[in-house]
Amino acid sequence: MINLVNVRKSFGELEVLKDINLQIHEKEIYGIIGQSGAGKSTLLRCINGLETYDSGTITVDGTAVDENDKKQLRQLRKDMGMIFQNFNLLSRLDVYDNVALPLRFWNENPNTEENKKKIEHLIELVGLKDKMHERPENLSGGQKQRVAIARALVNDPKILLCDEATSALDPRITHGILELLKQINEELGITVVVVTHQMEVVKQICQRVAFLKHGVVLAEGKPEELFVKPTEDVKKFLGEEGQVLQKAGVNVQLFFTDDSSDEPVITEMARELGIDFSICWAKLEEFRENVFGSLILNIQEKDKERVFQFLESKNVTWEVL
Ligand SMILES: Nc1ncnc2c1ncn2[C@@H]1O[C@H](COP(=O)(O)OP(=O)(O)OP(=O)(O)O)[C@@H](O)[C@H]1O
Repeated sequence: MINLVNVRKSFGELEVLKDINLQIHEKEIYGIIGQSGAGKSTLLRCINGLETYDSGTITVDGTAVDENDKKQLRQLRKDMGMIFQNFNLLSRLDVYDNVALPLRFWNENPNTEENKKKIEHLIELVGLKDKMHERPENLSGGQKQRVAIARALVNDPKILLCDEATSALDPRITHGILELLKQINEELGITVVVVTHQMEVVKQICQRVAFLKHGVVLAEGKPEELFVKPTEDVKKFLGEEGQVLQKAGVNVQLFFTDDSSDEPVITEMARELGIDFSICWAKLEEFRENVFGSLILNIQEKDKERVFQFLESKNVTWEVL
């Protein structure tokens, strides 16, 4: 649905996007994660034409995002709602009028029966029915972001772009906003692209993710796959580099996917093989509704062949470190 081919972008001497190639599919929730300055926001702004790019192509639903075709760009922008970290609500307008605003901007009459119903329905959808006529100053951060979400949906977009939408919110509120984005994706069939520096966001809702660093996509795939077997760069991002490994014996890393994470493989191995080993490092985490994990064991050299055989028989993915 969104295709980026060899996209490059510089601000003066600074090359912010270096040959980006990405394909975002229709109706998926796609994450772009990376540290501050990685080029995430620039990438998002290039997708909806708020920013120009120097070379390469970006197409949305087969239509080029081309700054020279203003009419086409305008239509494309209408198909893409956007939300931001700081909500960008108008303080002098109440919730209802903030949500109605894009209709006015696109020269539509917000006062038709159909549009009134739509605005009310969206405010209800984001859980703010009782705040319909409150001003933003009387809302919490999470509620403000809900208004921004309703506003972004009022033009029936095909795509919702979220730029650090939960970065200003505490973890509990973040969880609620992410669940709302998931609901919107599922119920309205809207493609959602989230730019974030928070791993929690990716873990909770993204079906696929791209890790961006200094304008380069370092890794792309399902979050659980990237997380369970991270590359060195992804490890650095996750703060997992430099695991302290034992020098004696053999260090084996095991990877558990959703099917195997609740099986007692380790205790079974100790019992069946009658061996001793140490657990050097472990983590078990939830991705969307699934549990994935990884574990490093230090085993004795003499036991290694039997351990490898046992792991094979249990279909556990493993590697010697
Ligand atoms: N309009 C601009 N003019 C000049 N430099 C810019 C402009 N916009 C962004 N940059 C620079 O481009 C780089 C990437 O910025 P961008 O905002 O895309 O990164 P980011 O990954 O979204 O980080 P953050 O989360 O901190 O915004 C930064 O070094 C930034 O200073």
